[in-house]
Amino acid sequence: MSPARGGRLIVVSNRVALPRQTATGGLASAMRSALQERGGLWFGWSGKIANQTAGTLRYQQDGPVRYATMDLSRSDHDHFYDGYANRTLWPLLHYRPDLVDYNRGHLDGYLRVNRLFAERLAELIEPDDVIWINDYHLIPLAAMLRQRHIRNRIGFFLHTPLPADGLLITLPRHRELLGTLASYDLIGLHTARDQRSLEDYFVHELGASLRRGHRLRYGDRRFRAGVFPIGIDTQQVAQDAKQADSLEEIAQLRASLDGRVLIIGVDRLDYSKGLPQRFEAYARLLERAPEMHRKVSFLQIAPPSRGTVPEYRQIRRELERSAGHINGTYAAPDWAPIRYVNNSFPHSLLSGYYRHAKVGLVTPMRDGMNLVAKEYVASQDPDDPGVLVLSRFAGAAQELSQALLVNPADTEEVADALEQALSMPLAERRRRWRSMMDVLEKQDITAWRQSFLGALTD
Ligand SMILES: O=P(O)(O)OC[C@H]1O[C@H](O[C@H]2O[C@H](CO)[C@@H](O)[C@H](O)[C@H]2O)[C@H](O)[C@@H](O)[C@@H]1O
Ligand SMILES: O=c1ccn([C@@H]2O[C@H](COP(=O)(O)OP(=O)(O)O)[C@@H](O)[C@H]2O)c(=O)[nH]1
Repeated sequence: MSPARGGRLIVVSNRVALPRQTATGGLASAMRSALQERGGLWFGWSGKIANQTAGTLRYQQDGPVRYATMDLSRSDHDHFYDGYANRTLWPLLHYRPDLVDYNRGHLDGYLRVNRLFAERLAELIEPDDVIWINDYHLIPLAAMLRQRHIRNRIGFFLHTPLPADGLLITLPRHRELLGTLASYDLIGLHTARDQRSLEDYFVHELGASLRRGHRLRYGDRRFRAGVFPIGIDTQQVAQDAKQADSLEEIAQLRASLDGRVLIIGVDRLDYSKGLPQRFEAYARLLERAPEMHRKVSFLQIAPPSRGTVPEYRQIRRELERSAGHINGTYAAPDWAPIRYVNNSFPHSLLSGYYRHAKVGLVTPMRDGMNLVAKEYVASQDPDDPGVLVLSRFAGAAQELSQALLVNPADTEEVADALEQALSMPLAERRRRWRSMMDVLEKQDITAWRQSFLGALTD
């Protein structure tokens, strides 16, 4: 269905993948694919820090996508993005109340930036536009737009998990914040569990009523919660992976492996991704299977993320120690068991790396979806596919049931899965891969965009 019945699509997110930028982060990768096909306006933070938050919009055009972005001052960035979004909401949404750092200054900064977004956005909105707001950085934005008399259809998609109401109520002043979700017409979530959490919270904590079809009524607002698992551009990733074979970097990787089997992990350097536990599981494999020594190599790509937040600096230090310890314990003059790389790579190259890896190791402690798991599968050679080892606590596990599903906290179980993956017969690999690829072909990024916008404009 055409979203705006003739109107424009306006996508709003804190993180915007500007033209010619590597989008390390699922939201930016996915929205870029969704918008490039459909066209529209993408509104958000420029990724730049300025002397002050002037609220001036900078416009750029890339094919059918027009970008409108603004800089933030250091103080706004620190309170809004580092502070409330990434030190309060992110740990809460990823089931880490122990890491939640709540402070009034952060909340004030968060509300200030949301108000500024609302002011600037309201000036751009035309009556037929459909507005699609993304993620926990911008929860109160629709309520602020409604205060400015914006009556358009407004949808919200939460890219992270949503924990149960028992955890949500630990957030100070949770009603004031989460209650504003009722200002949207549609709230999209990755999984049925997240949808249940939202409904339980509204019903049990806010006294909303729930009707058939996941329709909620709260005060004078009526809205709906829907499950829309995000996909990838499956055909494009498969094609990129095949073509990557001719890239110099892939030839270099292959030469460096010298016949060894590659295990790959690709994650932003985030405590939610379960990297220390993953390293430990790999070390456990080396400890109990000496016959694997010199035969495997684990490449962990982990571009630094949110590096000014203390918890992220801490995890970085921890992983450096752990990688050093594993190599120190098991390496030989001609073999390093782990290659730990703190750089980001473009999609076209990553897909080649995925294709060359016999095992994709994706073991977050919690993850909204995890697009890397999907990209790994889509990059495989159909004749000789690798095996995906996947955390049960990634949204992707709901669709990719033919992966080897593990509890990432159980390092023995992850080591078992690695052994199973490394020795899996070709027929079983092909069967599992085909079944996962069927899902990815059907529920790709286009299907995601169409189903969300279809439900929003219905
Ligand atoms: O913008 P950053 O602070 O650099 O962080 C990157 C993004 O991380 C999160 O991504 C989520 O969205 C993915 C796509 O739906 C999903 O697969 C993944 O599980 C999520 O973690 C965050 O939610 C985004 O807002 C960030 O842009
Ligand atoms: O060096 C890198 C590392 C990651 N990514 C991309 O960043 C996204 C990560 O998304 P995911 O949903 O797995 O996790 P998030 O980072 O959003 O939590 C995927 O599309 C990756 O291909 C990338 O382009 N280059």
